[in-house]
Amino acid sequence: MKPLSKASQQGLHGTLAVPGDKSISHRALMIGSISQGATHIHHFLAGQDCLSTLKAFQDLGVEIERQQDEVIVHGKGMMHLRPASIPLDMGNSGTTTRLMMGLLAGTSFTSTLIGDQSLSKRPMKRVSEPLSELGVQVKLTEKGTLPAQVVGGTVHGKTVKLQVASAQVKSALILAALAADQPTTIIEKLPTRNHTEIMLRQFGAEIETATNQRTITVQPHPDLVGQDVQVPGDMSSAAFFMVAATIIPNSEITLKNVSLNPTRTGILRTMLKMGADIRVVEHETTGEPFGDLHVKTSKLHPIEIAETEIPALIDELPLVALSAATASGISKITGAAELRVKETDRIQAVSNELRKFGVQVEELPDGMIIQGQPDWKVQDSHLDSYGDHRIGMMDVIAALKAEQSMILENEAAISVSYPDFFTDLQHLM
Ligand SMILES: O=C(O)C1=C[C@@H](OP(=O)(O)O)[C@@H](O)[C@H](O)C1
Ligand SMILES: C=C(OP(=O)(O)O)C(=O)O
Repeated sequence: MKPLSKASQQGLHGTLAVPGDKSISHRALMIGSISQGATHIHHFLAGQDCLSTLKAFQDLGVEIERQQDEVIVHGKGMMHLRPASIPLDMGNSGTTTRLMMGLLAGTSFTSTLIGDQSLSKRPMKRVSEPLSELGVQVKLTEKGTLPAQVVGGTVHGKTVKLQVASAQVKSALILAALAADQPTTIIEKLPTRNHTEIMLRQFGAEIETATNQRTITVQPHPDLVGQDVQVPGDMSSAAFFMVAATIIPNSEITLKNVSLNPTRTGILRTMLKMGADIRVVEHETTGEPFGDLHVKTSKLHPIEIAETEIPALIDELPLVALSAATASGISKITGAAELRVKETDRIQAVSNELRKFGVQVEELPDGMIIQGQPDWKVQDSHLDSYGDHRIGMMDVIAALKAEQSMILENEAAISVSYPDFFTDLQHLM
C-alpha cells in the first residue's frame, strides 16, 4: 500500500527522459536472438515484461549480457536456439507470449509457455488460430489460454486475414513467416504498431507494407544480422506525465527523446484535439522517429474516440478517460472492447477508479461515457491498481489532482513497464 500526495500549487516542472519503449525493447531481444552476431540495445527498458523476454531467450540458450539499460545479445541464428529445460515463463507479458508463439514455430522443437495469474486468463486463440492457417500447431487449454505448447518445425506461407486489430498477433505471424516455405501475406483489420516490420528490415529482412498500411508481405529465410538498436523513450510511459502536466495547474515540463512513430502517437493527437498545449520538436533520424514534447497546463475539451483510432492509443485509453474526466462535458470512447482483455478489464478498472474521484462514468461493452468536471470531490481515497501497471499509474496521476491524499493498493505492478515511475514523478514535483 502506497500513500499518494496531491500536487503542490507550483505544479510539475523540469525535463525528463522516460525509459525505453517496451514494444521495441521486446523486439530487439527477440530479433537479436535469431540474428547472426551481436546486437547492442541502447536505452533498453528493464521493466518486468522485457525481463521475461530476456530470461526466455537465455533459457533457449542465447547469451545475453545486461548492464543497466544497455543489453548485448549474442545471436547465433534461429537454428541455434535450444529447447528450454523448463517451461518458458512469460510472467505478466502478453507481448512476450504472443510474439514468442510465432517465433518458436520456426524452431525444430516443442516449447511450453506459462504465465502469471492475469496472463493465464488472457485470450491466446487469436494467435493460435491464424498460426494454424500457416500449418503451425499451438496447443492451448480448452478456454484458449496458457499454458501453451508450440510445436516448431512447420510453417507454410500463405495469405492470412486477421480478425483482431492487434500488433501482437500480426507480429507473431510475421515472425513465424520468417521460417515459412514460401512468402506470407498478412492482412490486418486496422493498421497497428509497426515496430516488428521496421526492426526486421533494419536486420536485413524483406518485408513489404502496402500503401493501405494493412497488408504486409514477408519473404522467408532472410539473413538476419545483429545491429545497434537505439530504443526511443516510450510514448506509453511519457503519456502519464504529458497528461499530468496538462491537468495539474501551473505545470510546464519537457519530455525528451520520446517515440513519435505515428502508429503510437494517437494519445498526442487526441490531447491536441482536446486543446492541450503540447509543442513537438522532432529529431532527425533514419530509424524509428522520436522527438521532444514541451507540455504546459491547459483547459481540456471533451472528446469522442472511435474504433479506427483505437490501435494507435490502445494502452493510453485509461489516460484519455482521465483527461476526459477533467474536461467540462461528455466524452465517449467506443470500439475499444480490447480493453476488457488486457492485464485487467481496463473498462471496469478505469470506471471504478474514476468514480472514486466523484466522476460519473458509464461503462459500455466496448468503451465508456465520461461526464467530465474540472473540480472533483473524492468519494473513496482507497485506490487499487488491480495488479495492472497502467491502472496503477493512472491512479497516481489522478491522485495529483485530488483535494486530499489518497492510498494505492498493489502499486508493485507498476514495475511491469515503468520500474522508476515514482522516482521520475518525484523529479518533476
Ligand atoms: O505489440 C506490442 O508490443 C503491443 C501491442 C498492443 O497489444 P495488442 O496487440 O493486443 O493490441 C499493446 O496493448 C501492448 O501493450 C503492446
Ligand atoms: C497490454 C499491455 O501489455 P501486454 O499485452 O504485453 O501484457 C500494456 O503494456 O499495457
